Amino acid sequence: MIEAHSLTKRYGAKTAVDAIDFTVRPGLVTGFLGPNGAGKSTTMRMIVGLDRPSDGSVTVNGKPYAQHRAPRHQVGALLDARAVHPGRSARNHLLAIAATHRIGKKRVDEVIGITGLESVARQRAGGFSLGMGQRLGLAAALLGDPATLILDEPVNGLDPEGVAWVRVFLRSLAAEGRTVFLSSHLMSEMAQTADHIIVLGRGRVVADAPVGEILAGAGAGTVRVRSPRAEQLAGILETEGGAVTLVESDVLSVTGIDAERIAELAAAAGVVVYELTPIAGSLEDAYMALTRDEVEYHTTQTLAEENR
Ligand SMILES: Nc1ncnc2c1ncn2[C@@H]1O[C@H](COP(=O)(O)OP(=O)(O)OP(=O)(O)O)[C@@H](O)[C@H]1O
Repeated sequence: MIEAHSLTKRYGAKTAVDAIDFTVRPGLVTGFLGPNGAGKSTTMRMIVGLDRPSDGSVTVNGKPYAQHRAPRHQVGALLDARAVHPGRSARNHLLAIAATHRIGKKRVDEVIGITGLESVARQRAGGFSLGMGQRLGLAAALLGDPATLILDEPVNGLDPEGVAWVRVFLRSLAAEGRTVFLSSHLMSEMAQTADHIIVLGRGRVVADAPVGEILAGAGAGTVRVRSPRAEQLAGILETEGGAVTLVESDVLSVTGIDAERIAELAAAAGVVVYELTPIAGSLEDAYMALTRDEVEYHTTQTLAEENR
């Protein structure tokens, strides 16, 4: 369990994280999303005690990270998978971490097994592919058998097979009752991995809800209508207050009027309708809508600045 209360980080005049409150619960995969610069990494660094909050607090399993006597047994973090001595074998890398945290060799071999690294455990970590490096990072995070896992962009740069592996693996960790908190800027990836999503925009929480709820909100009210008299129907629907776009000569996209009402209006006017489909929005649409005003540098702004 991770709990943030009015958590704030300022760098000089810049407020990177702005008095945020959130709870990350056990037994679920919680996705932490936001555009570049939204404050995700800063928040994660504060959770694991690598950065001090300017204000407010964040606890893991009930206490600030630094106050745990054996933090590796509470929290496993994967913040930078490349933070590995390249000349060391994967097993020696894990043994070195284990030794400084009074974790036995048996556990090292266990996490090598759990993360599927057996065949490469004695090879130099410097020669690892990104996917193998990510597995090694996860193995290190799991050494202390922690109840809470914090992962910054764990699928960044992985091939589809690697992404699928991480996804299944994280879901299995949550199914064991652990708290799994991972950041990403890819909403589509989160839709398949996370149960719950927290979205940050410019240091503030702009959404905190189950994935299903965010999806439901995304395309709420958009209906695809196909009719041989699309233009006539468009006029009728607009008079009723709908926002109508003629997508093709016989297809309309309608918002503001639900499918049943569209059917009634078409029937009353004697207009034949071939198709009437409520469209569920994609998570990507929901994300774009949520963060539209929150991205740090809009392309248009950058262009305007360049033209100045
Ligand atoms: N050490 C620092 N000094 C000054 N500003 C910083 C520092 N670290 C982060 N920032 C600023 O704080 C804001 C949030 O950065 P952060 O890295 O937490 O965002 P993020 O959501 O993780 O983005 P990304 O997806 O790009 O990693 C950014 O504007 C960043 O420039």
